Amino acid sequence: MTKTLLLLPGDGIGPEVTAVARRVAGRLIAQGLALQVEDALFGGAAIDAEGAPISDETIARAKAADAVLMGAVGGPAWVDQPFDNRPEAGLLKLRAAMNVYANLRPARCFAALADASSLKRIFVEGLDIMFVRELTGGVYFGEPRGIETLENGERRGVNTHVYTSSEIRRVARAAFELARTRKNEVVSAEKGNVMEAGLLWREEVQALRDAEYPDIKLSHMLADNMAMQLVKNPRQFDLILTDNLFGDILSDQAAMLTGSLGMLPSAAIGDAGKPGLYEPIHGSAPDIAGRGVANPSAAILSFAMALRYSLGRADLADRVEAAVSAALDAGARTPDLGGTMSTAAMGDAVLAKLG
Ligand SMILES: NC(=O)c1ccc[n+]([C@@H]2O[C@H](COP(=O)([O-])OP(=O)(O)OC[C@H]3O[C@@H](n4cnc5c(N)ncnc54)[C@H](O)[C@@H]3O)[C@@H](O)[C@H]2O)c1
Ligand SMILES: CC(C)[C@H](C(=O)O)[C@@H](O)C(=O)O
Ligand SMILES: [Mg+2]
Repeated sequence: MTKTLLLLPGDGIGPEVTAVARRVAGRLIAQGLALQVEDALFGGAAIDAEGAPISDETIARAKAADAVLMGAVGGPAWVDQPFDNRPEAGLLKLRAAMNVYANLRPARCFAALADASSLKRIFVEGLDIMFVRELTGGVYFGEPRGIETLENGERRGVNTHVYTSSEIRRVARAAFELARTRKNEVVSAEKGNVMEAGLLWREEVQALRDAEYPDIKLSHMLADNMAMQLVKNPRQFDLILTDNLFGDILSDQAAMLTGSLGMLPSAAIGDAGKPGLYEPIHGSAPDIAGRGVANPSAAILSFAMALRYSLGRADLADRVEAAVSAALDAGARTPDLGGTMSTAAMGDAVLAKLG
């Protein structure tokens, strides 16, 4: 049966990099993949056209699709929007509506880029870390939130870092299941030394491991130490489980161990049988948008993750990942990787290897 991929190009470099992912999908469709690609406006583009970063109709279409692939949202044009109507608020709304609580962010250093890493002193050859980032809870969503003016005229910005045991356990379960397909190891990061929600995180993750995953080697690390350890010796990690905010920051940091932020894809998944949300971990990159130089690899690899986790075609995911790897081996490089190729030329190089 034909499956549906809803494409949300978004803003800035989002449409540029998803155009390449769309070409990769088109090639596989031409070769027999039963997939229909549909489009919808999202982020600033939707604010400009419809007045809101995501419409109810687009949310309904996302929930009805087999997978959603987005580019990126946000940019200077929309920073004066009310906070709840910004492109980024639309993304949080979509993640919550799709209930995609487990965000898989693989930081893999392709062999050809081991020398191109921005941190050449660090041993990154063969680096292959999977982040499992909680995506629909924590300080991004906790109540109360907002900016208020106090009686004395002071303004106060409030966000609440909150997790329930069930929110922690469902993402920890996703991490332990994934660990069983990798090295049976999980390092969980929080700041339980200063935050009760972090302490609960540690206790619940440990309790689930003890009760149901005794085969998994689990250790805990304070998130600030992990930031340091990731730079000191990143290859000590195989699978990192962490919360929404720490996962956002640590995965951007790990991206640079692979050579570029433009290399890292992600998959946000929820309960079995529900559609996943796939997106590069980078943003709309206003500093390079419109120049046709963004690295499309993260978008292409995000499509590969959609093939693997939502579209039931791990075989094609392997092929797409191998094509990216082979293009890099052949010297294909956008400027962020030290080369001169355009976004489209990098896409051509990957398509040439895809066959
Ligand atoms: N998932 C998303 O939609 C998402 C993610 C992160 C940031 N954002 C939004 O994007 C906007 C810009 O944020 P930012 O500048 O802090 O982060 P960013 O990720 O957009 O860019 C950070 C730096 O990385 C570079 N970069 C990012 N992706 C690249 C690629 N594919 N190829 C080459 N270089 C790339 C950029 O040029 C920039 O120098 C903000 O509005 C932010 O909220 C959106
Ligand atoms: C744009 C923003 C809401 C988003 C996040 O913080 O989750 C982004 O930084 C990401 O990494 O996907
Ligand atoms: Mg981020």
